[in-house]
Amino acid sequence: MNIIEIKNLYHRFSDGNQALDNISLNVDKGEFVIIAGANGSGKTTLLRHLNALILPQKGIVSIAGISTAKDPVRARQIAGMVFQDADSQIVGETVYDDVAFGPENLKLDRSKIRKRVSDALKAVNLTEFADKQPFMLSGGEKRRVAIAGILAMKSKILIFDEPFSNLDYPGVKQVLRHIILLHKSGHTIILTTHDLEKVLAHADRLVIMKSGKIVRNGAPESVIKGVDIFGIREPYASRQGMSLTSWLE
Ligand SMILES: Nc1ncnc2c1ncn2[C@@H]1O[C@H](COP(=O)(O)OP(=O)(O)OP(=O)(O)O)[C@@H](O)[C@H]1O
Repeated sequence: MNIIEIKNLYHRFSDGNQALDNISLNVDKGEFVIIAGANGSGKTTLLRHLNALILPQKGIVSIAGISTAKDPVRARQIAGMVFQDADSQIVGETVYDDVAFGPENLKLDRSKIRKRVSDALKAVNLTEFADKQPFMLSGGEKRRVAIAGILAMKSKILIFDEPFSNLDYPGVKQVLRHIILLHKSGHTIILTTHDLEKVLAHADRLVIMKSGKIVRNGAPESVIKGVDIFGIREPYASRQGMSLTSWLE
């Protein structure tokens, strides 16, 4: 079943920049899809459409059967996004308040909110951090707080824009482990990265964008060969003619 359907989507910024140029893409429930492409190829603009932060000027974006143009609030609840800049996503004084922000907006009762926040913090191993100030945390911990925030909304689709940027080695490991666990627990994952080496072995599909268009779309091993022409670095194993291996091992 397609949990995401994008049909003939275009987006032109007010300065005339054609950021998306006739994008069509379907994603199955539970799939792990990586979107790669050079700077400015349109990845973030596409993700912002999935999270209903941008509504289609032309074309359709449908999340679990809900058109983002018709019900952006509900679509955003289903497709939660972890932004590239973790600081920009922090809204609470404490980790607990930050994760509770979304469920509070849903006007759930107190006990339900408490349960959702504690389950979400547990899922990203941050139970002990509930009373800490989010700004005091490391980059990897801040990204995990953002993940907990969308888990507390019960989002089924998790969207990550460059989740490894500005993270040190332990930070990348933490975040990557959680993304893999969330995929295994049935979430649909959409992720952009310039660093395929770290994550491609775990994905079901690789989509390559260039100048606002999808130029390749398929199983990682079949798509990855020769991607240098799109400004993307092919993982070492693939360049050596070997199968992709997990960067975590
Ligand atoms: N607010 C904006 N106004 C005008 N043009 C924009 C705006 N945001 C993005 N663009 C342009 O739209 C195109 C696509 O940008 P987008 O951020 O989606 O690319 P990207 O693939 O995510 O890039 P990066 O890898 O650098 O994050 C680029 O040419 C960019 O300059």
